Amino acid sequence: EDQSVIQALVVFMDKLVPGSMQTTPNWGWNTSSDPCTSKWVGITCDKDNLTVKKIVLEKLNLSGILDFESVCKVSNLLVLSVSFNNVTGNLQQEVSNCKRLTHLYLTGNRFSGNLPDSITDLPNVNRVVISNNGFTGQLPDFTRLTTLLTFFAQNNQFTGPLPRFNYRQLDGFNVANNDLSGPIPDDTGRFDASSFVGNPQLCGKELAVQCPVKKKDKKSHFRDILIYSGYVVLGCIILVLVAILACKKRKKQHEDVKTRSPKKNGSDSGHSSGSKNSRVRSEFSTTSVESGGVSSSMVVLSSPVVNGLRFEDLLRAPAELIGRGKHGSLYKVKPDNGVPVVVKRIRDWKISRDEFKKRLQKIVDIKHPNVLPVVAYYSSKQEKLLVYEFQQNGSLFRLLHVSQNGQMFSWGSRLSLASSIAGALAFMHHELQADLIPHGNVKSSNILLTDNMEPCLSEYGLMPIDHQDPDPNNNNRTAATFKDDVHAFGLVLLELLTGKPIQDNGTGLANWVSSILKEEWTIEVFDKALIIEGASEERMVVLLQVALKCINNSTPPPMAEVAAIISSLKEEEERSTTSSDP
Ligand SMILES: Nc1ncnc2c1ncn2[C@@H]1O[C@H](COP(=O)(O)OP(=O)(O)OP(=O)(O)O)[C@@H](O)[C@H]1O
Repeated sequence: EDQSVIQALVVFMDKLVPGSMQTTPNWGWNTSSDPCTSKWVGITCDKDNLTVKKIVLEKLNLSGILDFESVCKVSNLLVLSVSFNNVTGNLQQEVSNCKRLTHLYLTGNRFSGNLPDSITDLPNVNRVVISNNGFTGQLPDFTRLTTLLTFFAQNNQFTGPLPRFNYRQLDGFNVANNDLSGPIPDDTGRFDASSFVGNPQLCGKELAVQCPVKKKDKKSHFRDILIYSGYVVLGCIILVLVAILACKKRKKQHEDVKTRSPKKNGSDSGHSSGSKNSRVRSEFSTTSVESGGVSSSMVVLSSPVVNGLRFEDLLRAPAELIGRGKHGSLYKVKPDNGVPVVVKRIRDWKISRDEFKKRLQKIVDIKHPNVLPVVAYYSSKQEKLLVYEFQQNGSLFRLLHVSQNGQMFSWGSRLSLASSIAGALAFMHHELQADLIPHGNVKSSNILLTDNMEPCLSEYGLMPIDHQDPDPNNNNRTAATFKDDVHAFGLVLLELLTGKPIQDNGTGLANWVSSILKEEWTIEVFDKALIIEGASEERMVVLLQVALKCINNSTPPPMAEVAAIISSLKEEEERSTTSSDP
């Protein structure tokens, strides 16, 4: 690199790590070495002309300010990330000096103040991720950024109207949990409520909140009355339902004395069912299996995670809604004396309680290291609850499309993830073939990352039964769903390879991939990060072929076959990287 650039980089780092550079000498970042040849921490250079192109300084406890004036002297800078630090101060207007910047990741810091208008002068920017900071003020007009693909600004304190974006071309957008107001100007309807929630004064169809009509005429007044009375009626219906539910529960509890729960498990017998019964009767019947007692609608399995967890603990603990998918809502719950868990609440699943229990018991009896275990479940006629351990590292979807870490998600790790999940799915299919229980909802947000960043498949077997065909033993329907798993896994592979999210059931992405392959621009299909990293094109093409087989074929290969191909591909990859190591 040029000496003036080196000097600017050292100034940039000095401001980012006030006064502590001396204590981290192995980072490089000094004027007597070169960022590319001496491999400064966080720097990636262009292999050909040895200039800095990426600066990624994440989770390093950096607590200074981000000096754009200095860092933008790096004229070839494409990626800048200081995510998950404690960086403070404003986003300086000099950000627009980074003319070639494509990726700006500032999530999880303590930035404050307004976004400068100059941010809309970045002619090449694709991804702007400024979520989880303390930004305030109004958002500038982003329609000028014609190259923008992702904008994540959730969990800040932005105010004022939500400006226009080129929604049609965005593949990710989130401004949830700010203080924005007025109508949502997205007429494409591409983003759902989760992109906008938490802005009490925002309105639009996505949030199912009608925007107020400016001039109050008689008609709108009448409509208001209608809406409010609608709410009142809805409220009454809910109250009546809750009352009916409570009555039924009470009745059931008396009856249930005869029934026993299906799973025995010897640990923790600290609760006496007799004394507990009276306490819980008013809500749901909650005696856990460990108590060996009376009835059990809540079955708590033997997991150290939920040792002694009771349904009451779940009800009492603060719950945060973290998702509302097509199959139900998901809450993060932190019981007083336990680890955080997530509770999946599925409503109106047309499955009998016995059938549900039988199904769950089958699923939980099969253990695989890459399948997230159910730690407890509950079943009533109206709703079914499933409890899983909360995974703080989030999902594959988040890794690829939301967090800036997608950049750092190497080909080796992607292949290894694909192999583990394919193996897990093949194993589950094999074990549950006779019971006709496929996963039913394979997708990247149901692939979670454990504390060791091991992938695990969540929500196995929770697909509600088809309303038109509520017979769980209908071979055709369920057989088709095993195939659906393979199809859906193919889409996950496409996501891993292209770095692009799935929309519209994946047809969009699949068509895009096919159109590029038809033109024989194969390499264009792959995630740029993989190309930059120098991933083996040959092996990427093999994985792409596997993906296409899973997706296109009306008779897709069984999961076992898919898993075997990917596993040998992974071994080949591992052999090639170890043999090329010095
Ligand atoms: N055990 C868990 N720990 C941490 N995050 C989780 C866990 N389970 C799910 N999530 C994340 O919470 C979010 C919401 O999950 P949810 O299952 O409601 O949504 P979904 O997968 O998009 O929808 P659905 O599964 O209903 O089709 C997703 O981003 C998912 O990755």
